[in-house]
Amino acid sequence: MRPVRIVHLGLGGFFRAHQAWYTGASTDEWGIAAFTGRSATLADALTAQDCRYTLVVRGPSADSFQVQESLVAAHPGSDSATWRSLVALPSVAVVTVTMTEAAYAPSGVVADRLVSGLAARRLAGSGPVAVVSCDNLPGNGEVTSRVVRDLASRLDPALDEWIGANVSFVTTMVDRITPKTTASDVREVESTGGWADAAPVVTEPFTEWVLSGDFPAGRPPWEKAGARFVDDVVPHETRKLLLLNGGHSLLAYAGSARGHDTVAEAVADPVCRGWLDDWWDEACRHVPLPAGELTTYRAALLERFANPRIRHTLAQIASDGSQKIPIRVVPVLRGERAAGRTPTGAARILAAWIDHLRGAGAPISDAGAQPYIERAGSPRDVLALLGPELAEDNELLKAVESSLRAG
Ligand SMILES: NC(=O)c1ccc[n+]([C@@H]2O[C@H](COP(=O)([O-])OP(=O)(O)OC[C@H]3O[C@@H](n4cnc5c(N)ncnc54)[C@H](O)[C@@H]3O)[C@@H](O)[C@H]2O)c1
Ligand SMILES: O=P(O)(O)OC[C@@H](O)[C@@H](O)[C@H](O)[C@H](O)CO
Repeated sequence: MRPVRIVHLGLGGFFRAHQAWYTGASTDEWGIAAFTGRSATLADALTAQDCRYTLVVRGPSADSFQVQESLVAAHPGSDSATWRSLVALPSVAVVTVTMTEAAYAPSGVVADRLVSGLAARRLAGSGPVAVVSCDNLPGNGEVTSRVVRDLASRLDPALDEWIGANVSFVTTMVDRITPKTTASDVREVESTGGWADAAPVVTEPFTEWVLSGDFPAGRPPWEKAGARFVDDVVPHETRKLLLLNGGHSLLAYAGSARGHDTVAEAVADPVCRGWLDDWWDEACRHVPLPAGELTTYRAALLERFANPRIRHTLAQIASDGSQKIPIRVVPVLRGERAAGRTPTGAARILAAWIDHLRGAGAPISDAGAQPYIERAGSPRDVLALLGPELAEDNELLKAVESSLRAG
Protein backbone atom coordinates (compact mmCIF):
# COMPACT_ATOMS: atom_id res chain seq x y z
CA MET A 1 0.00 0.00 0.00
CA ARG A 2 1.14 3.56 -0.69
CA PRO A 3 2.60 5.23 2.43
CA VAL A 4 0.68 8.22 3.81
CA ARG A 5 2.56 11.31 2.65
CA ILE A 6 -0.41 13.64 2.08
CA VAL A 7 -3.15 14.50 4.56
CA HIS A 8 -6.31 16.05 3.15
CA LEU A 9 -8.97 18.11 4.89
CA GLY A 10 -12.42 18.20 3.25
CA LEU A 11 -13.03 14.74 1.85
CA GLY A 12 -15.76 15.47 -0.68
CA GLY A 13 -16.36 15.01 -4.38
CA PHE A 14 -13.99 17.61 -5.72
CA PHE A 15 -10.90 16.43 -3.84
CA ARG A 16 -11.48 12.90 -5.17
CA ALA A 17 -11.90 14.13 -8.75
CA HIS A 18 -8.95 16.49 -8.62
CA GLN A 19 -6.05 16.26 -6.15
CA ALA A 20 -6.52 12.52 -5.56
CA TRP A 21 -6.70 11.95 -9.34
CA TYR A 22 -3.50 14.00 -9.99
CA THR A 23 -1.73 12.04 -7.27
CA GLY A 24 -2.88 8.66 -8.57
CA ALA A 25 -2.07 9.59 -12.16
CA SER A 26 1.45 10.80 -11.39
CA THR A 27 2.91 8.37 -8.84
CA ASP A 28 2.29 5.16 -6.92
CA GLU A 29 4.53 6.23 -4.05
CA TRP A 30 2.30 8.84 -2.43
CA GLY A 31 -0.78 7.84 -0.42
CA ILE A 32 -3.42 10.19 0.97
CA ALA A 33 -5.24 10.06 4.32
CA ALA A 34 -8.34 12.25 4.08
CA PHE A 35 -10.79 13.71 6.61
CA THR A 36 -14.41 14.71 6.04
CA GLY A 37 -15.74 17.98 7.47
CA ARG A 38 -17.29 16.20 10.44
CA SER A 39 -19.60 13.33 9.55
CA ALA A 40 -18.52 9.71 9.39
CA THR A 41 -20.82 8.68 6.51
CA LEU A 42 -18.46 9.07 3.55
CA ALA A 43 -15.41 8.01 5.59
CA ASP A 44 -17.19 4.80 6.63
CA ALA A 45 -18.40 4.06 3.10
CA LEU A 46 -14.91 4.50 1.68
CA THR A 47 -13.20 2.54 4.46
CA ALA A 48 -15.57 -0.37 3.79
CA GLN A 49 -14.26 -0.54 0.19
CA ASP A 50 -10.54 -0.08 1.04
CA CYS A 51 -10.82 3.60 0.04
CA ARG A 52 -11.09 2.67 -3.63
CA TYR A 53 -13.77 4.49 -5.61
CA THR A 54 -14.79 4.96 -9.20
CA LEU A 55 -14.11 8.25 -10.94
CA VAL A 56 -16.66 8.51 -13.74
CA VAL A 57 -15.19 10.86 -16.34
CA ARG A 58 -18.27 12.03 -18.22
CA GLY A 59 -17.73 13.43 -21.69
CA PRO A 60 -20.48 14.86 -23.93
CA SER A 61 -21.07 11.45 -25.50
CA ALA A 62 -19.43 8.77 -23.34
CA ASP A 63 -18.15 7.87 -19.87
CA SER A 64 -14.91 6.32 -18.74
CA PHE A 65 -14.70 4.52 -15.41
CA GLN A 66 -11.40 4.82 -13.56
CA VAL A 67 -10.92 3.14 -10.17
CA GLN A 68 -8.80 5.44 -8.01
CA GLU A 69 -6.21 4.13 -5.56
CA SER A 70 -4.31 7.13 -4.18
CA LEU A 71 -6.61 7.43 -1.16
CA VAL A 72 -5.40 5.03 1.53
CA ALA A 73 -7.34 6.13 4.64
CA ALA A 74 -10.62 8.00 5.20
CA HIS A 75 -11.56 9.46 8.59
CA PRO A 76 -14.41 11.52 9.98
CA GLY A 77 -13.43 15.14 10.64
CA SER A 78 -14.57 14.66 14.24
CA ASP A 79 -11.60 12.31 14.84
CA SER A 80 -9.24 15.08 15.88
CA ALA A 81 -6.76 12.75 17.61
CA THR A 82 -6.10 10.89 14.35
CA TRP A 83 -5.92 14.20 12.47
CA ARG A 84 -3.21 15.49 14.81
CA SER A 85 -1.24 12.23 14.72
CA LEU A 86 -1.26 12.07 10.92
CA VAL A 87 -0.27 15.71 10.36
CA ALA A 88 2.56 15.04 12.86
CA LEU A 89 3.97 12.07 10.89
CA PRO A 90 7.49 12.75 9.58
CA SER A 91 6.54 11.00 6.32
CA VAL A 92 3.79 13.57 5.66
CA ALA A 93 5.04 16.35 3.38
CA VAL A 94 1.83 17.97 2.12
CA VAL A 95 -1.54 18.93 3.67
CA THR A 96 -4.25 19.79 1.12
CA VAL A 97 -7.59 21.48 1.83
CA THR A 98 -11.01 21.69 0.08
CA MET A 99 -13.55 22.89 2.64
CA THR A 100 -15.48 25.62 0.79
CA GLU A 101 -14.89 29.38 0.92
CA ALA A 102 -16.94 29.87 4.10
CA ALA A 103 -14.62 27.65 6.12
CA TYR A 104 -11.78 30.23 5.87
CA ALA A 105 -13.44 32.70 8.23
CA PRO A 106 -11.09 34.01 10.94
CA SER A 107 -10.97 31.33 13.67
CA GLY A 108 -13.10 29.13 11.37
CA VAL A 109 -12.77 25.42 10.78
CA VAL A 110 -9.78 25.60 8.39
CA ALA A 111 -7.74 27.71 10.81
CA ASP A 112 -8.78 25.57 13.77
CA ARG A 113 -7.88 22.21 12.19
CA LEU A 114 -4.63 23.39 10.64
CA VAL A 115 -3.42 25.04 13.83
CA SER A 116 -4.13 21.92 15.90
CA GLY A 117 -2.40 19.68 13.33
CA LEU A 118 0.61 21.96 12.98
CA ALA A 119 0.96 22.26 16.77
CA ALA A 120 1.17 18.45 16.94
CA ARG A 121 3.74 18.41 14.15
CA ARG A 122 5.89 20.95 15.96
CA LEU A 123 5.74 18.92 19.19
CA ALA A 124 6.71 15.76 17.29
CA GLY A 125 9.70 17.53 15.72
CA SER A 126 8.62 16.39 12.27
CA GLY A 127 9.87 19.46 10.42
CA PRO A 128 8.61 21.51 7.49
CA VAL A 129 5.47 20.85 5.51
CA ALA A 130 3.48 22.47 2.67
CA VAL A 131 -0.18 23.47 3.12
CA VAL A 132 -2.02 23.60 -0.20
CA SER A 133 -5.46 25.22 -0.32
CA CYS A 134 -7.55 24.02 -3.26
CA ASP A 135 -10.64 26.12 -2.59
CA ASN A 136 -12.05 28.72 -4.99
CA LEU A 137 -10.62 31.75 -3.22
CA PRO A 138 -8.35 34.37 -4.74
CA GLY A 139 -4.90 34.09 -3.15
CA ASN A 140 -6.00 30.95 -1.28
CA GLY A 141 -2.44 30.34 0.02
CA GLU A 142 -2.19 33.84 1.48
CA VAL A 143 -5.70 33.59 2.95
CA THR A 144 -4.84 30.26 4.59
CA SER A 145 -1.57 31.63 5.95
CA ARG A 146 -3.36 34.68 7.35
CA VAL A 147 -6.13 32.79 9.18
CA VAL A 148 -3.73 30.12 10.49
CA ARG A 149 -1.10 32.55 11.73
CA ASP A 150 -3.68 34.87 13.19
CA LEU A 151 -5.14 32.04 15.28
CA ALA A 152 -1.73 30.56 16.17
CA SER A 153 -0.35 33.91 17.32
CA ARG A 154 -3.30 34.36 19.66
CA LEU A 155 -2.97 30.83 21.10
CA ASP A 156 0.81 30.49 21.29
CA PRO A 157 3.27 32.99 19.77
CA ALA A 158 6.01 30.33 19.76
CA LEU A 159 3.81 28.12 17.57
CA ASP A 160 3.23 31.03 15.20
CA GLU A 161 6.97 31.56 14.98
CA TRP A 162 7.47 27.86 14.20
CA ILE A 163 4.80 28.03 11.49
CA GLY A 164 6.52 31.08 9.99
CA ALA A 165 9.78 29.15 9.74
CA ASN A 166 8.45 25.71 8.75
CA VAL A 167 5.17 25.91 6.87
CA SER A 168 4.90 26.88 3.22
CA PHE A 169 1.43 28.06 2.14
CA VAL A 170 1.05 27.23 -1.53
CA THR A 171 -1.42 29.17 -3.71
CA THR A 172 -3.36 27.26 -6.35
CA MET A 173 -5.93 27.58 -9.07
CA VAL A 174 -8.04 24.44 -9.31
CA ASP A 175 -10.56 23.52 -11.95
CA ARG A 176 -12.69 20.47 -12.65
CA ILE A 177 -16.48 20.65 -12.60
CA THR A 178 -17.62 18.02 -10.12
CA PRO A 179 -21.32 17.87 -9.18
CA LYS A 180 -22.50 16.15 -6.02
CA THR A 181 -22.84 12.38 -6.43
CA THR A 182 -26.48 11.27 -6.68
CA ALA A 183 -28.22 7.97 -5.93
CA SER A 184 -28.63 7.44 -9.66
CA ASP A 185 -24.84 7.85 -10.16
CA VAL A 186 -24.34 5.07 -7.59
CA ARG A 187 -26.84 2.77 -9.37
CA GLU A 188 -25.31 3.52 -12.76
CA VAL A 189 -21.77 2.73 -11.62
CA GLU A 190 -22.97 -0.57 -10.21
CA SER A 191 -24.76 -1.56 -13.40
CA THR A 192 -22.15 -0.28 -15.89
CA GLY A 193 -18.90 -0.06 -13.96
CA GLY A 194 -19.21 -3.57 -12.62
CA TRP A 195 -19.01 -3.23 -8.82
CA ALA A 196 -21.17 -1.96 -5.96
CA ASP A 197 -19.28 1.26 -5.30
CA ALA A 198 -21.09 3.21 -2.57
CA ALA A 199 -19.10 6.39 -3.20
CA PRO A 200 -18.35 7.08 -6.87
CA VAL A 201 -17.61 10.58 -8.17
CA VAL A 202 -18.77 11.95 -11.53
CA THR A 203 -16.62 14.61 -13.14
CA GLU A 204 -15.88 16.22 -16.50
CA PRO A 205 -12.90 15.34 -18.77
CA PHE A 206 -11.38 18.84 -18.42
CA THR A 207 -9.02 19.40 -15.51
CA GLU A 208 -6.55 22.11 -14.58
CA TRP A 209 -4.24 22.76 -11.62
CA VAL A 210 -1.85 25.69 -11.42
CA LEU A 211 0.31 26.03 -8.30
CA SER A 212 2.79 28.52 -6.91
CA GLY A 213 4.93 28.03 -3.80
CA ASP A 214 7.50 25.84 -2.11
CA PHE A 215 7.27 22.23 -1.01
CA PRO A 216 9.99 22.03 1.67
CA ALA A 217 9.47 18.31 2.34
CA GLY A 218 8.89 17.28 -1.29
CA ARG A 219 5.76 16.63 -3.34
CA PRO A 220 4.34 14.18 -5.85
CA PRO A 221 5.39 14.80 -9.47
CA TRP A 222 1.91 16.18 -10.22
CA GLU A 223 3.25 17.80 -13.40
CA LYS A 224 3.33 14.29 -14.90
CA ALA A 225 -0.46 14.44 -14.82
CA GLY A 226 -0.57 17.98 -16.23
CA ALA A 227 -0.30 20.27 -13.18
CA ARG A 228 1.62 23.49 -13.83
CA PHE A 229 4.03 25.15 -11.38
CA VAL A 230 4.29 28.90 -11.97
CA ASP A 231 5.68 32.00 -10.24
CA ASP A 232 2.37 33.86 -10.34
CA VAL A 233 -1.02 32.18 -10.11
CA VAL A 234 -3.00 35.45 -10.18
CA PRO A 235 -3.75 35.67 -13.93
CA HIS A 236 -4.89 32.03 -13.96
CA GLU A 237 -7.06 32.30 -10.87
CA THR A 238 -8.58 35.60 -12.04
CA ARG A 239 -9.50 34.00 -15.37
CA LYS A 240 -11.07 31.02 -13.66
CA LEU A 241 -12.82 32.82 -10.79
CA LEU A 242 -14.35 35.56 -12.94
CA LEU A 243 -15.20 33.63 -16.10
CA LEU A 244 -16.05 30.16 -14.81
CA ASN A 245 -17.18 30.76 -11.23
CA GLY A 246 -18.69 34.20 -11.95
CA GLY A 247 -20.51 32.69 -14.95
CA HIS A 248 -21.72 29.87 -12.72
CA SER A 249 -23.08 32.33 -10.17
CA LEU A 250 -24.93 34.24 -12.89
CA LEU A 251 -26.56 31.04 -14.15
CA ALA A 252 -27.26 29.81 -10.60
CA TYR A 253 -29.33 32.87 -9.65
CA ALA A 254 -30.68 34.15 -12.98
CA GLY A 255 -31.06 30.68 -14.54
CA SER A 256 -32.85 29.12 -11.57
CA ALA A 257 -35.22 32.10 -11.43
CA ARG A 258 -36.09 31.32 -15.08
CA GLY A 259 -37.01 27.77 -14.08
CA HIS A 260 -33.83 25.90 -14.96
CA ASP A 261 -32.30 23.22 -12.72
CA THR A 262 -28.83 22.68 -14.20
CA VAL A 263 -26.01 24.64 -15.80
CA ALA A 264 -26.53 22.85 -19.13
CA GLU A 265 -30.24 23.76 -19.18
CA ALA A 266 -29.56 27.40 -18.29
CA VAL A 267 -26.82 27.88 -20.88
CA ALA A 268 -29.10 26.43 -23.57
CA ASP A 269 -31.59 29.25 -22.84
CA PRO A 270 -30.75 32.09 -25.30
CA VAL A 271 -31.64 34.72 -22.70
CA CYS A 272 -29.22 33.30 -20.12
CA ARG A 273 -26.64 32.74 -22.84
CA GLY A 274 -26.85 36.44 -23.83
CA TRP A 275 -26.41 37.47 -20.19
CA LEU A 276 -23.41 35.16 -19.92
CA ASP A 277 -21.81 36.85 -22.94
CA ASP A 278 -22.44 40.29 -21.43
CA TRP A 279 -20.74 39.16 -18.21
CA TRP A 280 -17.81 37.57 -20.00
CA ASP A 281 -17.25 40.66 -22.20
CA GLU A 282 -17.07 42.77 -19.09
CA ALA A 283 -15.07 40.37 -16.92
CA CYS A 284 -12.45 39.73 -19.65
CA ARG A 285 -11.39 43.38 -19.35
CA HIS A 286 -10.16 42.53 -15.84
CA VAL A 287 -8.21 39.35 -16.59
CA PRO A 288 -4.51 40.05 -17.21
CA LEU A 289 -4.10 37.56 -20.08
CA PRO A 290 -3.90 37.99 -23.88
CA ALA A 291 -7.25 38.43 -25.62
CA GLY A 292 -6.67 35.36 -27.82
CA GLU A 293 -6.20 33.16 -24.78
CA LEU A 294 -9.44 34.45 -23.28
CA THR A 295 -11.38 33.84 -26.49
CA THR A 296 -10.17 30.23 -26.54
CA TYR A 297 -11.00 29.81 -22.85
CA ARG A 298 -14.51 31.20 -23.33
CA ALA A 299 -15.23 28.83 -26.21
CA ALA A 300 -14.01 25.84 -24.18
CA LEU A 301 -16.00 26.99 -21.16
CA LEU A 302 -19.17 27.18 -23.18
CA GLU A 303 -18.70 23.57 -24.28
CA ARG A 304 -18.06 22.51 -20.69
CA PHE A 305 -21.15 24.34 -19.41
CA ALA A 306 -23.24 22.87 -22.23
CA ASN A 307 -22.24 19.23 -21.54
CA PRO A 308 -25.77 17.83 -21.10
CA ARG A 309 -24.48 14.66 -19.42
CA ILE A 310 -23.01 16.58 -16.45
CA ARG A 311 -25.95 17.29 -14.14
CA HIS A 312 -24.47 20.23 -12.24
CA THR A 313 -27.35 21.71 -10.29
CA LEU A 314 -27.81 25.44 -10.04
CA ALA A 315 -28.88 24.91 -6.41
CA GLN A 316 -25.42 23.50 -5.55
CA ILE A 317 -23.69 26.50 -7.11
CA ALA A 318 -26.14 29.02 -5.59
CA SER A 319 -25.07 28.10 -2.05
CA ASP A 320 -22.99 30.53 0.03
CA GLY A 321 -23.55 33.54 -2.24
CA SER A 322 -22.49 35.88 0.56
CA GLN A 323 -19.00 34.35 0.32
CA LYS A 324 -18.87 34.08 -3.47
CA ILE A 325 -20.37 37.34 -4.82
CA PRO A 326 -17.68 39.52 -3.18
CA ILE A 327 -14.86 37.58 -4.87
CA ARG A 328 -16.43 36.56 -8.19
CA VAL A 329 -18.41 39.67 -9.11
CA VAL A 330 -17.59 42.73 -6.99
CA PRO A 331 -14.02 43.15 -8.33
CA VAL A 332 -15.41 43.58 -11.86
CA LEU A 333 -18.09 45.96 -10.60
CA ARG A 334 -15.40 48.11 -8.99
CA GLY A 335 -13.03 47.88 -11.96
CA GLU A 336 -15.71 48.93 -14.43
CA ARG A 337 -16.85 51.87 -12.31
CA ALA A 338 -13.23 52.98 -11.84
CA ALA A 339 -12.94 53.01 -15.64
CA GLY A 340 -16.09 55.12 -15.87
CA ARG A 341 -18.27 52.38 -17.39
CA THR A 342 -21.63 51.01 -16.28
CA PRO A 343 -21.17 47.31 -15.50
CA THR A 344 -24.47 45.92 -16.76
CA GLY A 345 -23.22 42.31 -16.74
CA ALA A 346 -21.99 42.43 -13.13
CA ALA A 347 -25.05 44.44 -12.04
CA ARG A 348 -27.26 41.72 -13.52
CA ILE A 349 -25.58 39.03 -11.37
CA LEU A 350 -25.99 41.20 -8.31
CA ALA A 351 -29.65 41.82 -9.13
CA ALA A 352 -30.23 38.09 -9.70
CA TRP A 353 -28.65 37.36 -6.32
CA ILE A 354 -30.91 39.96 -4.66
CA ASP A 355 -33.91 38.30 -6.35
CA HIS A 356 -32.66 34.97 -4.94
CA LEU A 357 -32.41 36.53 -1.45
CA ARG A 358 -36.02 37.68 -1.93
CA GLY A 359 -37.09 34.10 -2.68
CA ALA A 360 -36.70 33.65 -6.45
CA GLY A 361 -35.11 30.55 -7.97
CA ALA A 362 -32.83 28.17 -6.08
CA PRO A 363 -33.39 27.87 -2.32
CA ILE A 364 -31.09 29.87 -0.04
CA SER A 365 -28.34 27.76 1.54
CA ASP A 366 -25.91 30.21 3.05
CA ALA A 367 -24.96 30.62 6.72
CA GLY A 368 -23.82 34.19 5.97
CA ALA A 369 -26.98 35.31 4.13
CA GLN A 370 -29.03 36.75 7.01
CA PRO A 371 -27.73 40.36 6.93
CA TYR A 372 -28.25 40.41 3.16
CA ILE A 373 -31.74 38.87 3.40
CA GLU A 374 -32.69 41.58 5.90
CA ARG A 375 -31.57 44.25 3.41
CA ALA A 376 -32.76 42.56 0.21
CA GLY A 377 -35.73 44.97 -0.03
CA SER A 378 -33.26 47.80 -0.66
CA PRO A 379 -30.53 47.21 -3.29
CA ARG A 380 -28.74 50.29 -1.94
CA ASP A 381 -28.45 48.63 1.48
CA VAL A 382 -27.14 45.40 -0.10
CA LEU A 383 -24.53 47.46 -1.99
CA ALA A 384 -23.59 49.17 1.29
CA LEU A 385 -22.84 45.79 2.88
CA LEU A 386 -20.67 44.79 -0.08
CA GLY A 387 -18.77 48.11 0.05
CA PRO A 388 -19.91 51.44 1.51
CA GLU A 389 -18.70 53.39 -1.55
CA LEU A 390 -20.83 51.22 -3.86
CA ALA A 391 -23.98 52.41 -2.12
CA GLU A 392 -23.13 56.04 -2.95
CA ASP A 393 -22.94 55.25 -6.65
CA ASN A 394 -26.34 56.18 -8.12
CA GLU A 395 -25.54 54.99 -11.62
CA LEU A 396 -24.56 51.56 -10.31
CA LEU A 397 -27.69 51.44 -8.17
CA LYS A 398 -29.80 52.25 -11.26
CA ALA A 399 -28.11 49.42 -13.19
CA VAL A 400 -28.85 46.93 -10.41
CA GLU A 401 -32.44 48.11 -9.95
CA SER A 402 -33.20 47.94 -13.65
CA SER A 403 -32.08 44.28 -13.73
CA LEU A 404 -34.27 43.11 -10.86
CA ARG A 405 -37.21 40.89 -11.71
CA ALA A 406 -40.47 42.71 -12.08
CA GLY A 407 -42.78 42.46 -9.05
N1 LIG B 1 -17.10 20.74 -6.94
C1 LIG B 1 -16.39 21.45 -7.81
O1 LIG B 1 -16.68 21.46 -9.03
C2 LIG B 1 -15.18 22.23 -7.36
C3 LIG B 1 -14.27 22.66 -8.33
C4 LIG B 1 -13.19 23.47 -7.95
C5 LIG B 1 -13.02 23.79 -6.61
N2 LIG B 1 -13.89 23.32 -5.70
C6 LIG B 1 -13.64 23.71 -4.28
O2 LIG B 1 -13.80 22.59 -3.43
C7 LIG B 1 -14.73 22.88 -2.41
C8 LIG B 1 -15.45 21.61 -2.01
O3 LIG B 1 -16.22 21.16 -3.11
P1 LIG B 1 -16.87 19.72 -3.10
O4 LIG B 1 -17.64 19.61 -4.37
O5 LIG B 1 -15.86 18.68 -2.78
O6 LIG B 1 -17.87 19.83 -1.88
P2 LIG B 1 -18.30 18.69 -0.89
O7 LIG B 1 -19.48 19.23 -0.16
O8 LIG B 1 -18.43 17.38 -1.61
O9 LIG B 1 -17.06 18.53 0.12
C9 LIG B 1 -16.58 19.54 0.94
C10 LIG B 1 -16.03 18.92 2.23
O10 LIG B 1 -15.80 19.97 3.17
C11 LIG B 1 -16.63 19.80 4.31
N3 LIG B 1 -17.07 21.13 4.76
C12 LIG B 1 -17.53 22.14 3.99
N4 LIG B 1 -17.80 23.23 4.75
C13 LIG B 1 -17.51 22.89 6.01
C14 LIG B 1 -17.58 23.58 7.25
N5 LIG B 1 -17.99 24.86 7.33
N6 LIG B 1 -17.21 22.91 8.37
C15 LIG B 1 -16.80 21.65 8.31
N7 LIG B 1 -16.69 20.97 7.15
C16 LIG B 1 -17.05 21.57 6.03
C17 LIG B 1 -17.75 18.89 3.87
O11 LIG B 1 -18.30 18.21 4.95
C18 LIG B 1 -16.99 17.97 2.91
O12 LIG B 1 -16.24 17.02 3.62
C19 LIG B 1 -15.62 23.98 -3.01
O13 LIG B 1 -16.22 24.78 -2.04
C20 LIG B 1 -14.62 24.76 -3.83
O14 LIG B 1 -13.96 25.73 -3.03
C21 LIG B 1 -14.97 22.56 -6.03
O1 LIG C 1 -17.46 24.99 -5.53
P1 LIG C 1 -18.00 26.36 -5.24
O2 LIG C 1 -19.16 26.26 -4.32
O3 LIG C 1 -16.93 27.32 -4.85
O4 LIG C 1 -18.56 26.94 -6.59
C1 LIG C 1 -19.50 26.25 -7.37
C2 LIG C 1 -18.97 26.04 -8.79
O5 LIG C 1 -18.83 27.31 -9.42
C3 LIG C 1 -17.60 25.39 -8.75
O6 LIG C 1 -17.63 24.25 -7.96
C4 LIG C 1 -17.09 25.01 -10.14
O7 LIG C 1 -17.80 23.93 -10.63
C5 LIG C 1 -15.65 24.68 -10.06
O8 LIG C 1 -14.92 25.73 -9.51
C6 LIG C 1 -15.10 24.25 -11.39
O9 LIG C 1 -13.74 24.01 -11.27
